[in-house]
Amino acid sequence: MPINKQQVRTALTHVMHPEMGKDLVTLDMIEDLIVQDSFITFTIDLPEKNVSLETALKEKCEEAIRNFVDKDAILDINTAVNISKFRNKEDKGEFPGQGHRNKKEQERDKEEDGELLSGVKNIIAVASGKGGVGKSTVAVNLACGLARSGAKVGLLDTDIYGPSIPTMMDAHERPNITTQKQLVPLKKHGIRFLSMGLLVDPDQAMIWRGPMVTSAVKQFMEEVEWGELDYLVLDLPPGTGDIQLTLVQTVPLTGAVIVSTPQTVALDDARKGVAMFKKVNVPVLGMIENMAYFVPEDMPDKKYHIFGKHGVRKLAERMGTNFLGEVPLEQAVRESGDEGKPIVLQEGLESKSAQAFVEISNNVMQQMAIRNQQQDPTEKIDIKIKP
Ligand SMILES: Nc1ncnc2c1ncn2[C@@H]1O[C@H](COP(=O)(O)OP(=O)(O)OP(=O)(O)O)[C@@H](O)[C@H]1O
Repeated sequence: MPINKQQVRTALTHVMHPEMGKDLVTLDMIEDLIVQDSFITFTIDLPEKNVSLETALKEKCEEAIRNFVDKDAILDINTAVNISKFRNKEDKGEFPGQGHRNKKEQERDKEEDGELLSGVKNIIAVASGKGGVGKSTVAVNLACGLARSGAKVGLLDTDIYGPSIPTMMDAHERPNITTQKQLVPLKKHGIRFLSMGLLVDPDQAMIWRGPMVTSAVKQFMEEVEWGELDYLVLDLPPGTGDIQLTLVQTVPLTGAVIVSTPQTVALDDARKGVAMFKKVNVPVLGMIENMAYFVPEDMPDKKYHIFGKHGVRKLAERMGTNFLGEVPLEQAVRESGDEGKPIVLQEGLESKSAQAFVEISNNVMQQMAIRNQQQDPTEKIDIKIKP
């Protein structure tokens, strides 16, 4: 007798979600079910990347189909992350909260810190040891890349001495202030963002001392209406000095990514960046190699490793850190930055760098999910700031 969809659905009601105590059909996690003769394909929708859960659910689905439908069925079981589908369910309490800052922790934060980041699930710092390696370019493209996948994303430019995000986002207007005296982030390219550069004259900021910077950043976290966010990306000032050290302890960071070019002097500083985060117990999600190679437009077969070959990849291996991807040196990256149109939003993703940023965003999501499964939330330290 030919197999029908109802048989498959009934079989899948035997597969329980390990945390929810309900089956995958009741939880509305099965999509795109196609049955043709003995071939069965479907997708298990998940609210976030979770490699071990995906593997376990696939195995259980296969077992259920072989037991209850046809032991010789040809199976093609896929998984997909569908953030928007589960957001409503999460809001209604039908699905567990995602991200390391679960509801209880978010409420605790709310009590302790007023509105400080109470709706933000994951906070990622983008750091570089050395200046000018493309940290802000990566921060903008990572934020927009995460948003591309359906996540709610915020971007905060804390690089007070050289804020470049307003240019890279092509937004320069002063943010509004609500009646509750909260700043309203600007909205562009599907993300909410704020930059010190929108509020503070960079010439003035140049003479700010460390505590003033930290105090300003703290204010940016506390007095901004960020709302509900899946990810808040922080573009840190370059370096690994006192300012950076204080900043990364003031905020309960979920994890950090380190950007470097493959050049020796940049790598030395990137190593210090990894060490800094380890020292304050912030998990390093991985390293990104920017300006990894150059391909001349008129000679697409040639590849020049201008700053050295695979330096960041090798350093990540040596330091036992993940390698999240490499971005080529491309004119289009520079141009899109200057025009305020992040390359990751390029239609058709023709350029290698746009593809690289999509891959990097996916890798960051994956590492974040692994980190949230394996480790407790990062503790923030209450630093007394004397301006
Ligand atoms: N992969 C790339 N290909 C081409 N140009 C790039 C690439 N990455 C960054 N750039 C360009 O290099 C310059 C410096 O980049 P960016 O401002 O992102 O660096 P940064 O590390 O944030 O600098 P700072 O230390 O000043 O904060 C910018 O003009 C940017 O457009």
